[in-house]
Amino acid sequence: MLTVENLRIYYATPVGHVKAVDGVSFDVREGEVFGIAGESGCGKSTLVHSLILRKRPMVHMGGRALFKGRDLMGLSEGEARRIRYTELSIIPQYAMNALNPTKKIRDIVWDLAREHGYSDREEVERLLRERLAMVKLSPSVAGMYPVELSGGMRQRATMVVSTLLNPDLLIADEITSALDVTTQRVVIELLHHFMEEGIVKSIIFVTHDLAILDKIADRIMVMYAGKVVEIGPTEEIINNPVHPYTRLLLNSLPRMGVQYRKQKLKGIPGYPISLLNPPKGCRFHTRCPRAIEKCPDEEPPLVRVGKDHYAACHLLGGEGQ
Ligand SMILES: Nc1ncnc2c1ncn2[C@@H]1O[C@H](COP(=O)(O)OP(=O)(O)OP(=O)(O)O)[C@@H](O)[C@H]1O
Repeated sequence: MLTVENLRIYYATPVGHVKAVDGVSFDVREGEVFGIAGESGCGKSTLVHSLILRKRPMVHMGGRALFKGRDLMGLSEGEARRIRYTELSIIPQYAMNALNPTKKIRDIVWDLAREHGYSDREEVERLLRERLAMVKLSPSVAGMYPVELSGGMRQRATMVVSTLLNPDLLIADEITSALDVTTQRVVIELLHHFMEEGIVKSIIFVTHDLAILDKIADRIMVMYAGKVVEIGPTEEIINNPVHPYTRLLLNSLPRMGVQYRKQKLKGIPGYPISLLNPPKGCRFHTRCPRAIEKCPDEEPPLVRVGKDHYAACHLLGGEGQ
């Protein structure tokens, strides 16, 4: 579905390039929920937004993102607009406030459908009613302005808009972060429902919270400072993490399965590094409790550590993927 190869996305600033995504490779398979995790500032949002639209100061410095055979990095703005919502769609980080406040939900949806070639308003109304029911919103929501809806209702309305035209790949960027646990569960169930109904074929779910990915993702990629540190099946990442950063990230979680509940919670030592001048070698070495001599000098390659499970750490040895 999506193959990202050595992607580098920087921000051009007056004091230099912020290396937000720096040589990231992964693939998203058809039928899976692919989780991306990491602390705030590690480049998760930059990565997923660069797939949809790159606006200055965001700069594509290298690498490819092949989606259904086309390189997303090479699309013109018009081409990108054409596949947005129909093939590739995003539920943005601030989904509750993403809808145009001056338009009723039905007009937002109609504008979107018309832009993508629909001409029968009745058909679009029918589709909207069907989708509102799916996310448990009353048909009367169609005639309301976003401000008339509660935060949770607005979020569900945004989910309807993002998935209305059955995109193959749906990106959900930190959509559960501001929600209470019950609402988080509803959102996760809805995403599963979208997959089961064939409305979307695959999902990229971005969050800083590994506990949520444990519930929703088939595979997880953990990022640190613009790099991939570990990637593998959810089971493996949660129960058998091998990278020191992934282990610390799991240890810092308040809500996890039994195996973590007995452990004392620990924060990750130190602070995230600056991506303007990231350190040489392994980017995590400045905070890593297990760093060895070569960590500050050599960048560790991503090596296979199990079935479909890879990590980038000198402690693991290996020759690369
Ligand atoms: N417009 C910008 N100009 C310069 N630097 C930016 C810009 N937007 C983001 N960055 C920097 O890029 C890096 C990655 O940010 P990004 O938002 O992608 O991280 P994130 O992991 O999604 O974090 P969060 O969950 O807090 O959004 C950070 O160092 C951030 O400060």
